[in-house]
Amino acid sequence: EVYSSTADVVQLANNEQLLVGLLETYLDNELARIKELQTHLEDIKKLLPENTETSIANYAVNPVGAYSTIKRFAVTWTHFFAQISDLKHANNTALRGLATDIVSLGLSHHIWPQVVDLNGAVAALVRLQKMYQIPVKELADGNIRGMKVSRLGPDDCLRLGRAMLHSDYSSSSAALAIQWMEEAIRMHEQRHSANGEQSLGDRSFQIEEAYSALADAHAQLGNVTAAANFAMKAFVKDPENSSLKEKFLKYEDMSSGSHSQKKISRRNTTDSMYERLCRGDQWKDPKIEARLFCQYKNTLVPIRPVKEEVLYLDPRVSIFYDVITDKEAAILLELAKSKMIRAPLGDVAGEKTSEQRIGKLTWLWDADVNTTVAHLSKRVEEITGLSTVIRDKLADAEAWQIATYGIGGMFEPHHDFYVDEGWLNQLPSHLLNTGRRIATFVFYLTDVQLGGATVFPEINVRVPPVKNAAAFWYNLKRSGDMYHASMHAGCPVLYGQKWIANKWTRERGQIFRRRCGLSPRATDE
Ligand SMILES: O=C(O)CCC(=O)C(=O)O
Ligand SMILES: [Fe+2]
Repeated sequence: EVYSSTADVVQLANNEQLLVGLLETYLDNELARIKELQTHLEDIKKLLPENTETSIANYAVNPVGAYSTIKRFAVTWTHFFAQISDLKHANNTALRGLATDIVSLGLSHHIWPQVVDLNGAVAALVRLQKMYQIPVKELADGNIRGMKVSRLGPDDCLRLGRAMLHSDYSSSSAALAIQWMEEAIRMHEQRHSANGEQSLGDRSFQIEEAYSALADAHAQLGNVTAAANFAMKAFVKDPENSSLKEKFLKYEDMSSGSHSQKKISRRNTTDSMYERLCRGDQWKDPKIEARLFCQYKNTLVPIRPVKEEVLYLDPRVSIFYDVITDKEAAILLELAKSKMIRAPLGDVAGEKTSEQRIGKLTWLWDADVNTTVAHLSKRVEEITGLSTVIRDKLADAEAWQIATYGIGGMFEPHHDFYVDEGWLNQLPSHLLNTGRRIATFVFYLTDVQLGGATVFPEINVRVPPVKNAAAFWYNLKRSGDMYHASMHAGCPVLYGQKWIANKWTRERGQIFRRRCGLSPRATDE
């Protein structure tokens, strides 16, 4: 018993002083940790848009904002929560409460964005930059044609530079990659001189990696001397790293003459018609333009003509304006939204998802309890004169395909008729033996602020995605032959959300509606 010895009490009093010291250190550490978390949270808050519905929506449809959001979930928040979990023993119940609150946000219904999502978002920015020729500085500033979100950090620039370098082996991509890496280094140095602290999203940024990537980009351009220099800078920063050492030796060897400045690939990407059409800077042929026109087209309903702008004659490509109402479009979106799945390339079930088509889709049937769906099929019939009747067997048309695109989402040039005979045999039973897709009718359900046009590279036609308008074209000639020139694409969405509704009519059902002409070359009107 302590009370029986004063010496013990003296000892105890001494220990108490030590105890205070220990606890002070412990709490100081704990507070420092919490303070650090608080700083990180403030850093994250600085990146976020204002907490209003409009600001948030504008942020998320800006591709830089969309990328940053995905990055924060895939990287930043993950680090953040890892640090919180370190406090577990300090405050178990509060932490459990936090976990419950997070789950109740509904985040668990969405799958937490992962590395694949982050890579997809990086690839989207690379695609958009190349397609729409956006300067590195603007993209780094989060500036899409004047619409701005918070700027990117050094780690983002490095990711973009690397992805750009590996996107193809062209010199133009290598040159852009160099600009990204230089931007990354510049930002890193600026931040370092400012406060020396790294934000959570830039934790993994190592300057030697930027130098190393810069070396590869210069090598790709054939500048082996520059490549060797940057490889050396990387190696000096991290002398223990054997792969950096190897890279340095390799480039040095190449530059020291034994390989006599061997040029590595100098292939340049061709600025294709597809890309020019998407950008809207294609050259127009006055001879063709002169024959195009606008008209009120008569429909099957006598007093209801529609505004048609004819964009090409053979194959006939048109846009019809104001052929669906805001309300009808909203109904389609409402019915479709909860059922969207990642788009396969074709429509054969179980087919792999595709990098040629970045988006989601679902089908809406005329039998839907909401009569708008069937009503809109009738509308297509009214405008085009083609039958849209769906039956269990030998249907004249397919169900509505509602489709939307992801960040920088597109559908690369393709034909809607099935090229491959094999596909025709794999169709669902109502479409078996109904022939190919004779024509395509596409409602634009939303306004896309930038990008997202439907383009026809073979015939130099661009259909702007105007809300409540519809594009219409034939995929087959009157003779039944395929129109190669009906090849088309959905351009990458640069800013905004693109939702469309596709109605494909099939060859067999239209035999009395679109007769074959007097000559195999007969065209449409
Ligand atoms: O999104 C577009 O503009 C075109 C879509 C398309 O071609 C398709 O879904 O087959
Ligand atoms: Fe298509």
